[in-house]
Amino acid sequence: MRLICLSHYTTYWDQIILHNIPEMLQKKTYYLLCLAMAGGGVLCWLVFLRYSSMSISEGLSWHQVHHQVVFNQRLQTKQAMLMEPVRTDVLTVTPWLAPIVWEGTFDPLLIDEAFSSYKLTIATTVFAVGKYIRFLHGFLESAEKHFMVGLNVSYFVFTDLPGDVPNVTLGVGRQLTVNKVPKFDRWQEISLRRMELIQTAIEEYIHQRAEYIFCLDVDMKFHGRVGPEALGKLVAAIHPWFYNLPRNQFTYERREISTAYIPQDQGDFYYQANIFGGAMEDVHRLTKTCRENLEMDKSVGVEAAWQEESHLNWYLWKNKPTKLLSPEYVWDDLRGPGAKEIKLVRFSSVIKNKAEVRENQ
Ligand SMILES: CC(=O)N[C@H]1[C@@H](OP(=O)(O)OP(=O)(O)OC[C@H]2O[C@@H](n3ccc(=O)[nH]c3=O)[C@H](O)[C@@H]2O)O[C@H](CO)[C@H](O)[C@@H]1O
Ligand SMILES: [Mn+2]
Repeated sequence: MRLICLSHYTTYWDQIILHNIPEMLQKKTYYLLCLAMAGGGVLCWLVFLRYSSMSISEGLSWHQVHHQVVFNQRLQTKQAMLMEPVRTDVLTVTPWLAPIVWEGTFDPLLIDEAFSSYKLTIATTVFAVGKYIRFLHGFLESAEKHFMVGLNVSYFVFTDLPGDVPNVTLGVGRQLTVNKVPKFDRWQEISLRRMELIQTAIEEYIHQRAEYIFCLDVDMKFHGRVGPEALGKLVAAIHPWFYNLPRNQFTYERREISTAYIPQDQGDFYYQANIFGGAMEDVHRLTKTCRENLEMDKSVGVEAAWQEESHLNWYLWKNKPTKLLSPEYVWDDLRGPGAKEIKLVRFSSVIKNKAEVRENQ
């Protein structure tokens, strides 16, 4: 019975197979084709994933940024002693293990040597709108002496007065581009619109021309070295007036209605907006987010306490910077010298008559 059944069964399948051989062959080819297409799809997806880390949603591809530095054997360096910290008077690393750059924490020769093998270009944006054009000469002249010396620097000057941009002799590998921007009525607007203008400038042309970008205030002067030790993926500087205060005294935006809101018991440091930077992609994300949040606030009639600085602080609270610059990198001439932890003032705000230089103060 079982045999009969089996033979019946076999015959049944034989019939099916014999009758459908051409159709089955077609099906086989079809399945093979599907398999090949699926494989191709997976391959394309893997290639996409590999390269999407170097591009942003708009489809722009950035230069790859070098984070690894190669040291030349020739350089004789002092041994770093693990039990002999170079600075014991200040914090040199954050709780998320980002270094805080202070005089004495790095060897400038070693850093210069490490970066000299790369042909890095640092884009530098600076706004000089209205009466602030008067600060540009001192800014550029001092930058030529102290800022990223030995690297390529591309200054992008944003101004409503292109004809008044001073003629400053630039060193080898350094260049300046003037970008005309409108003059907004209020000084707050001029200051906060920088986020939007930097974002679009990165997308349109800056991203092709540099690996790193720094965004600086113009009412500033360099007095000491600001070199490649300041480079990192996301870099911000600690405000010179707030570094020894508890966070509930930081002038973060405290109204919940603003997108820049930070509660009293939150936050890491108070960063000053006069200098921030990093890898092109990271700074692009920062400016884009701050711009969107500034616009969201505007749509509900809110302006954060310290305009773009409040939004910058919110962003850096949510997205921790990978390197912090000590207040040496953003000092204020109004504070004068004398703080014993500041061994070298590198970059500082010049004293200005706000009522005179600002629009609609
Ligand atoms: C100590 C202090 O008070 N700091 C705040 C103040 O910084 P600052 O006093 O440093 O702001 P600022 O007057 O220098 O303005 C920021 C930058 O915007 C540009 N600019 C501004 C106005 C103008 O008419 N033309 C022009 O070009 C210029 O590049 C300037 O350096 O104001 C900023 C406004 O966001 C932040 O809130 C800072 O925390
Ligand atoms: Mn300023």
